Amino acid sequence: MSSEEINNLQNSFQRAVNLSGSSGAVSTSPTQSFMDTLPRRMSASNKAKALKPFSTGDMKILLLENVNATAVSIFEDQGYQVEFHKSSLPEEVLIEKIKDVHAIGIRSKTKLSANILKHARNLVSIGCFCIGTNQVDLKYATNAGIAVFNSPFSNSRSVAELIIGEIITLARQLGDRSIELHTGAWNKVSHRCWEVRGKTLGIIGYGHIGSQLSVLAEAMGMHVLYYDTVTIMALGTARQVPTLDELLNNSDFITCHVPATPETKNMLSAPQFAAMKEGAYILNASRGTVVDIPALIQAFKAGKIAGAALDVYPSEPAKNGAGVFNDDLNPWATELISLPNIILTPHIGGSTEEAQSAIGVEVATSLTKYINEGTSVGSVNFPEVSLRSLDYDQENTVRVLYIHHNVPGVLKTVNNVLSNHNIEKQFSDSKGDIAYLMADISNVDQSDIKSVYDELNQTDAKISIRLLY
Ligand SMILES: NC(=O)C1=CN([C@@H]2O[C@H](COP(=O)(O)OP(=O)(O)OC[C@H]3O[C@@H](n4cnc5c(N)ncnc54)[C@H](O)[C@@H]3O)[C@@H](O)[C@H]2O)C=CC1
Ligand SMILES: O=C(O)CCC(=O)C(=O)O
Repeated sequence: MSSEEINNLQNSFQRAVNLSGSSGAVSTSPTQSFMDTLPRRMSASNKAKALKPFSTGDMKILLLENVNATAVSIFEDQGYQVEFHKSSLPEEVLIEKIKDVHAIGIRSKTKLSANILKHARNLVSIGCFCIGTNQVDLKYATNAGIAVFNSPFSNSRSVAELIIGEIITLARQLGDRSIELHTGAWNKVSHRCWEVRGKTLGIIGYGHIGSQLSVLAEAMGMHVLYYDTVTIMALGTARQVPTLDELLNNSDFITCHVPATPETKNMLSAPQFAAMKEGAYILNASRGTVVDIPALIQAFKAGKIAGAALDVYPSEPAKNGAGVFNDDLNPWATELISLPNIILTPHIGGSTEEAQSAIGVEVATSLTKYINEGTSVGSVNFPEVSLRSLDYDQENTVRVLYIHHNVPGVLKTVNNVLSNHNIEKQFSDSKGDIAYLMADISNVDQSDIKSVYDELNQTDAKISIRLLY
């Protein structure tokens, strides 16, 4: 592209800034002047037409927390501008950077609170390159018309395999033996070391991870009980129990695989430790809020608990480095690290090459499809809406993406605007307080595009609008 063409694009981008009315806000829809800079597409029947926002080259993607290279190359192949950081960013830096980006990719450390999101003027989408989405204020994002995507199961197997490794490590006190030998101490013991065959594994949360784990544990000869708030078909000979207490009373190993919610906060605390078998083992690779760690320390010291494996903590360091896991972060850190047969890992449950690469592809593809085509399939906070592709030879067709408050009468108002053209197809769905309408309208002259945008922009229920062509 020549420098003159780049200047034209930048100028049209700047003019798009002025489309939305609110200062500093940038539309991701085409302006008339920008449309004029575009070569018309070649007509070729039976090929899907690639839809684009006003200029892919202007799309800015901020990637934090060492999101996998597969994602970087998907975004770069689209021509987006990608800014990549290995770690999360301090809040003040993030606030500055989020002002201008159209999409942000994070993992579990970056907290996208309302306080941060309120500075985002152009953000259309958030990609959580992980399973959990509790680090994002989903309510705020939804009300601001920002679609959030995650990867619901690409790292599930990695977590399940970690837990299997840890069950044996705890049963054989492998962590302690290894630390001792690293310091030169030979300590050949069998006291309170066990086989896992024939022992009972209690799984709290029988979703993607819990059910994978169930299969692996049975293959090692373990009995599996699980507790879940919904009734789920048992795999193999696993058995669902009706109460958490029944699981706690009967399990040798207890592992948590539930999301962070108000209901799961301190789900394992003093009363639950009291209900466990003597010498039970606890594993938590879900979220740090689920296990009450001071209560776990007390139960361990009282001899009730024989060991624990923790991968997640109420507060986690923002980046890698020596000395960052300390009492300033969590007041019980020193006490916890002094205890034997306690395996502590730095939130690495999903950290395998296989998982990260698959997550990179999955989330980057969802974001790209949303940015380029408006497809919200897989979003955790939006109604899932998709339209089939346009044909390559559909010259004057525009795709309208209209995110709005879920109130009566909106479709009538919007279709009144669109009905000046031929509505080729449309799909609308709602989820809670918001709704999302996609429509392909044909016979749209380039001169009509701005007026369609302006008319939709004046509708009361509008949260945000994008036009793709
Ligand atoms: N340590 C790590 O690196 C990773 C941690 N995770 C965490 O693991 C959690 C679980 O992941 P998945 O298995 O993929 O989730 P999932 O959504 O497939 O399964 C969660 C299960 O927990 C159940 N559940 C929810 N609330 C419950 C409650 N109060 N009591 C009992 N059961 C309840 C649900 O019904 C569901 O069956 C994620 O939410 C995430 O926070 C996920 C991946 C990696
Ligand atoms: O790999 C990560 O950064 C986070 C993994 C995780 O906790 C998740 O997928 O929910």
